Amino acid sequence: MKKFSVVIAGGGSTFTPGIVMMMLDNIDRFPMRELVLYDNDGERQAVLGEALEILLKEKAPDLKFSYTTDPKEAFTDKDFCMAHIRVGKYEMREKDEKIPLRHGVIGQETCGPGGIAYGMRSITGMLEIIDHMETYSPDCWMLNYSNPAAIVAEACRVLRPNSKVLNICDMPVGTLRRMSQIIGKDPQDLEVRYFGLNHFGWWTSVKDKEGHEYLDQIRDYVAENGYLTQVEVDTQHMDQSWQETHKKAKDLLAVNPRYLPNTYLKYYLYPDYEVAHSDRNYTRANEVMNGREKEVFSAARTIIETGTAIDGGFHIDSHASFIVDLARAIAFNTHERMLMIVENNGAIANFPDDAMVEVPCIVGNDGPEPLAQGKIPAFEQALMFQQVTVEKLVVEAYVEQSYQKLWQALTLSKTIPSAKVAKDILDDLIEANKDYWPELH
Ligand SMILES: NC(=O)c1ccc[n+]([C@@H]2O[C@H](COP(=O)([O-])OP(=O)(O)OC[C@H]3O[C@@H](n4cnc5c(N)ncnc54)[C@H](O)[C@@H]3O)[C@@H](O)[C@H]2O)c1
Ligand SMILES: O=P(O)(O)OC[C@H]1O[C@H](O[C@H]2[C@H](O)[C@@H](O)[C@@H](O)O[C@@H]2CO)[C@H](O)[C@@H](O)[C@@H]1O
Ligand SMILES: [Mn+2]
Repeated sequence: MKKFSVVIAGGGSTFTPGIVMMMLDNIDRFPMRELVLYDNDGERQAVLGEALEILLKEKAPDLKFSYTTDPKEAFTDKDFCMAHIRVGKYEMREKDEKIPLRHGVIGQETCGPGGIAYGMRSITGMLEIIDHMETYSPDCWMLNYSNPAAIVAEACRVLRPNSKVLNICDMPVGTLRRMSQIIGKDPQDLEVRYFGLNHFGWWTSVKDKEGHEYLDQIRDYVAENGYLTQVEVDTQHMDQSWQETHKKAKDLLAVNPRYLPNTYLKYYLYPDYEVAHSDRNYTRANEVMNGREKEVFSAARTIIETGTAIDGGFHIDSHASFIVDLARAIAFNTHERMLMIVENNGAIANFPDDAMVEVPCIVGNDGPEPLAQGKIPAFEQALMFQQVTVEKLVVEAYVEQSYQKLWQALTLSKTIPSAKVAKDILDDLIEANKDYWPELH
């Protein structure tokens, strides 16, 4: 079987060790001849790089491994780029989440004003790594995980329409694991129908391979418990804030019992509740800086000090194995069925063709082919149209350096009560992002 050469863009990511270990665990299904980490923060990346060098010498001595900040070194002779960059890192995520809360608006990583601010930063970073990839390995495919995926996907559609970039999200993958717990099935045995935008969608069917429909059974459970399961299936979501999010799904179902909701809809349908239950001095960014980020880098430093990764505290992110499924689908034309963020082009019959939607796709060596999801009801259609217009306005604002369009994007968001509040938040975000956003006029 062919051996692949992979670059991870955002090598200093808290997810890098877990994803590398997951890829080692799948080495038989997806053999690698080379793995390179690439980051624009060499100091941050070197901590994980040095630790992973020790781990790979112990677990995969034949795999050629390196880490670099040099794009030519990183992207030359590569088959796949797995991208998970965070432009501005956690310092900026904290501002994304705290600035809106100062104005009584939700503070969130990818939703509302925080997501818009993050999107304006991410577009520049994404264009950078896409252009590096195409300069040094024109046939390489980018499996992009970098957020905010909805805005990043729209920016790719507008600014890099012919690039081989696949935008993915693991929220539906995680929630399907919860659903499989609820009905006592293996997630691999379930096939879903789903429509929405990234972090803004609904399941319309959950069937097993025999065609048995579980939507009603899951809905009955979620109406009582949300997506909280007896056994926690997600090591990343042990924190109370995530537990609350999974529990809130019951209130999302209450307002729209037709379909099963993506948990992120809570920020749009219950923004007042979210603000009232947020600590404006300690947000999710703080939880991660004091949790996952500290744990991952502390484990890396221990591995470096002891010289061994055996029992070294890096944990496999087996949840992320769908990334390997996607790479295999491209490499081996497997026609894997998975949710992807793709140009609509009729997949949702009564929604704009040029909207970036999250729907089930069949993935082969030419990329994803969306499966038709039919017409969607007016309630979901109207919510999605408002949100997708926000996302499109953000990309237009970025391209045109337009203060007016970014103000309109914020004003249109369901998370912001008025144009006045939108403008106050915008002016604060411009100041906070002066090292990252294009200058607005
Ligand atoms: N799609 C999904 O469902 C999903 C799931 C989990 C995480 N994520 C995303 O994965 C990304 C990484 O998350 P994290 O918490 O590990 O972030 P992190 O801050 O720990 O790591 C991000 C890395 O990206 C690097 N980086 C920033 N800009 C860069 C650029 N222009 N070129 C190269 N490297 C750059 C940073 O230096 C940092 O080392 C984030 O965007 C996060 O939102 C997405
Ligand atoms: O608050 P964070 O940084 O812990 O998580 C934010 C991300 O949350 C989702 O990804 C989850 C995923 O849903 C879960 O199953 C598991 O794999 O952990 C991931 C990270 O928590 C969401 O899809 C991402 O877009 C967010 O960035
Ligand atoms: Mn996501």
